[in-house]
Amino acid sequence: MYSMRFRGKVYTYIKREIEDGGKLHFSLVDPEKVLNLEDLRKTLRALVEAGTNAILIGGSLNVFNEDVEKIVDIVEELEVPSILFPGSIAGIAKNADAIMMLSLLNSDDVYFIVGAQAYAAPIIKRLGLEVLPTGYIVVGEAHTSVSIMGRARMIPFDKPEICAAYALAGKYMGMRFIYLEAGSGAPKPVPPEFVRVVKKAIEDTILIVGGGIRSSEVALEIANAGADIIVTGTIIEKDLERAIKIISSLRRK
Ligand SMILES: CC(C)=CCC/C(C)=C/CC/C(C)=C/CC/C(C)=C/COP(=O)(O)OP(=O)(O)O
Ligand SMILES: O=P(O)(O)OC[C@@H](O)CO
Ligand SMILES: [Mg+2]
Repeated sequence: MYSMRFRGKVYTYIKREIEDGGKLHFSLVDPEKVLNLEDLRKTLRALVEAGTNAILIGGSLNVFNEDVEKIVDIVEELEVPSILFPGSIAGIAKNADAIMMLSLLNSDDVYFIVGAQAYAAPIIKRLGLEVLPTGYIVVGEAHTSVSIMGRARMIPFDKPEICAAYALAGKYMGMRFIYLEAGSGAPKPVPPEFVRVVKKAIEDTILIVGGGIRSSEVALEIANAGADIIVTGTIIEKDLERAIKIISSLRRK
């Protein structure tokens, strides 16, 4: 079954929420970590009830299209869009509302900048998925799955101006989102001051920040510094109550 509620409308939905002055929250589901679909259904219901704005589905390893499709089916029962967050073309599923077209701007390997995208593009067209063009920048010092798999030339936290230059380049190349990624499970999230410098450069281009965010205080600081969207993944797997608190604190903004 194809979800038609959000397809073609995800960008408009996100933009409208941001223009209404909201800070958005996206919940990341890593298919590799999903052991039981019934438990996932309960978890996702709780996150949507708390006010999460979208479900991202993706992981850097051990992802298979059919597993992603099953997760999308569950999201379809809920009042939020499903957005693919692909680590490779195996992260594409036909029933999702949209796909984050990631280009890892600071990768050393052209494959992650435009190679994987060339493999994916004709499939995305055939499936009619809405595309969210995203400049993906991996920052900090942590060796995480994404930094290793994506061959990222990491931008350290004390060099935000370099990141701002990459982000602005992404904006000028037509990307509608810039995603600052500290890496899933990173020991330190992107510092608020780093976020501020990047947001100042890209102005109204939508800024997503994720990786290592585990408390409402940190999430709020990052949002106040200029992130439009906060992503959390690991904390949902480890402590659902804490994840819900993060969402509620952003909802009150
Ligand atoms: C557009 C298409 C089809 C592919 C894009 C290909 C690119 C540019 C990928 C970027 C590099 C990469 C490996 C991204 C992974 C992003 C991701 C899904 C991260 C989530 O990480 P986890 O898998 O949760 O990490 P852990 O395994 O450490 O929890
Ligand atoms: O799992 P966490 O650390 O919340 O990171 C989320 C996301 O930014 C990873 O791509
Ligand atoms: Mg993860």
